[in-house]
This record gives sequence, structure tokens and C-alpha cells, in this order.
Amino acid sequence: METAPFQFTCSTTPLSLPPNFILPEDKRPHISQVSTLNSIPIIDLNDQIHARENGDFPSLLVEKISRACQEYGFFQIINHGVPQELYFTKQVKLFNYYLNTHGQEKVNTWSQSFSHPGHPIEDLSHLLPENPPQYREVFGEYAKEIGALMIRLLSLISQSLGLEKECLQKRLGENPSLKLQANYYPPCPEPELTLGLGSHTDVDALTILFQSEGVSGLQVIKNGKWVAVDPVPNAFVINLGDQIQVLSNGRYKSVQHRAVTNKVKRISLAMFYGPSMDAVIGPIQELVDEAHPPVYRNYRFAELREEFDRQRGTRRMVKEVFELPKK
Ligand SMILES: O=C(O)CCC(=O)C(=O)O
Ligand SMILES: [Fe+2]
Repeated sequence: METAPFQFTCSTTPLSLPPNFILPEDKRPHISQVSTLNSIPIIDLNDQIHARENGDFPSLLVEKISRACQEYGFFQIINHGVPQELYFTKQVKLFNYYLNTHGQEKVNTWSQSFSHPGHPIEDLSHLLPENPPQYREVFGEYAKEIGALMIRLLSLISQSLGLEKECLQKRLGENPSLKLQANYYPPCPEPELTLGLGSHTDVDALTILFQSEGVSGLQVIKNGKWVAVDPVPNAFVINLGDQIQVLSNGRYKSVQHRAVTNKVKRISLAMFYGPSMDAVIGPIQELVDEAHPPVYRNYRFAELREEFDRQRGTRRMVKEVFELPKK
């Protein structure tokens, strides 16, 4: 039997969790055991400018990105050049979230997500919400800025893999997707009994996440333990998606992450950059040699999306389907 969706739009927070949100013991977040030390690296994109002035090569920035990608698969960026008003305008609020369910058991997670494509903005503007009235304009500008930042990061990550600057962008194809997912985590009476978003990896190539200040919720796996990614003022969290893991032949990992809930509400805005549907994704030739045989077979991205849809609602193992047998 389907569980009835829980209405988050009610104005009061319940005193305890409705039963259809309570996770089985082994799936609970154990929040008190999560580390806040050694969280993911914070990288200053202005380092690039300094390095260029000094003529260093490879630049300090590329080195930092290389280390962060290898050790964490996650980092935060500051001085990214996206004007603060575009993601910090108080008037911009998102409504009409839908309930996201995760996992095989029909347990709801304590969140609502709202998502829509962000590119090409000219074609989709009329599909975006009419309220609040400035949403289309602000989102349009945000999508353009984030799209440009994605290209900049793809170039830095390409260089950090020893590849030419445009390598990853080219491999992701001429009609890449840029999608928004806005996540709302309402105040939760019992954060230890539920999750905001279950553990997952992002399926696309690269994610730029803005998280609201003052409340921590995002956690990433590091050395088998959950590490909290506390919000840093005016920073974006960057994480590598499954397609970068495949293109880098497993050199860089798409890392499991989740969101826990709090007694107070939290909001995050994720933008996902994904390949063209017809792009052929597979290990980049320069990263394959005798010591590093190909881990994945080539596939059209549309093929992987079909597999992703087949696995909806399960603990996803999508890229694993394209792994080659180990020799
Ligand atoms: O709310 C967060 O910080 C995590 C969001 C996330 O992982 C996602 O939307 O894929
Ligand atoms: Fe995610």
C-alpha cells in the first residue's frame, strides 16, 4: 500500500515523527558519531590569478583541485565570481515541492525537492514558476553564472588530470544538461530517526551546491566515516558525479553523501551538469594504460539514463552496470 504523502506545508512542526518517516535502526544517521573535523577542503579560485602572475606551472590551484578530487571527491570554492544576490536574495523562495522517497522500504525522507532544467534558458523560461515574480529572471541569471562556473571547473579538473583544458567539456558533448534541484528540509522533531536525503552519489558529471547558512546537514563519506560539511559563508560545495568517475577511469571518485535533518529548517540548491544524451562516455584514452586498464565500457549517456530510471527508488548502482570484468 502506498503511504500517504506527508504535508510539509502545515505551519506547525509535529512533536514526533509520523511512523512512515522512521528508518530501521541500521539505516539511521547516528548523528552524534559524525566528524566535523577534517572536513572537505576550501579552495580559493583567486589562487589561479596569483599563480598566473607568478608564472607557476602547474598552478597551485590546479594542484589543490587535484588533491581535493583524489582525496575527497568534494570541495568548497570561495571567490567564485557568482554575484551573491543571485543565490542570497531573500525574496526568492521556492514552493510546490514534491516528496522524494528513497530506498527499497517505503520510508519517506524528511525533505521536499523541486527540480527543473536550467539550460537552454531561452527555451524554458516560460515553464518556470510565475511566483515569486522575480524567479524566472533570477534563476536565468543564476543558471548562466553557474553554467560558466561549471565550464571553468571542468577546465581546472581536466588540467588536474593532466589533460588539455577543454577535454572534459568536449567529452560531455555539445548539448549538456544543467538541472536545478532545490531541497527543503523542514524542521524535524526527531533528526536521529530519519534522513533528509539518503546516501547517494550524483549521477551527472559535476554538482555545484549552495547551502543556506547557519544549519549543517550535508555529510560526505571519508575513510568510511561520515563527515559534516558545514556551510561556509559565500561558498559553493563542488562534488564530482558518476560521469567524472567513469571518464577519469576511476582516478576520481563520485563520493557517497547524504543530508540529515535538524530541529530547524534547511535549504540547499543543487545544480547538476550532465552529458549530452548522445555523448559517448567511457574512460579517457590518456588515462588508460597497462597499469590502469579500462574500468568501464563505453556507453551512450542515454543508455545510462535508462538504467538510472530502471533503478529509481532503490539504492542506486548505475555506473556499476557498465564496469568491465576485472582481469
Ligand atoms: O542538501 C544537501 O546538502 C545535499 C543535496 C544533494 O546531495 C542533492 O541534491 O543531490
Ligand atoms: Fe547529491
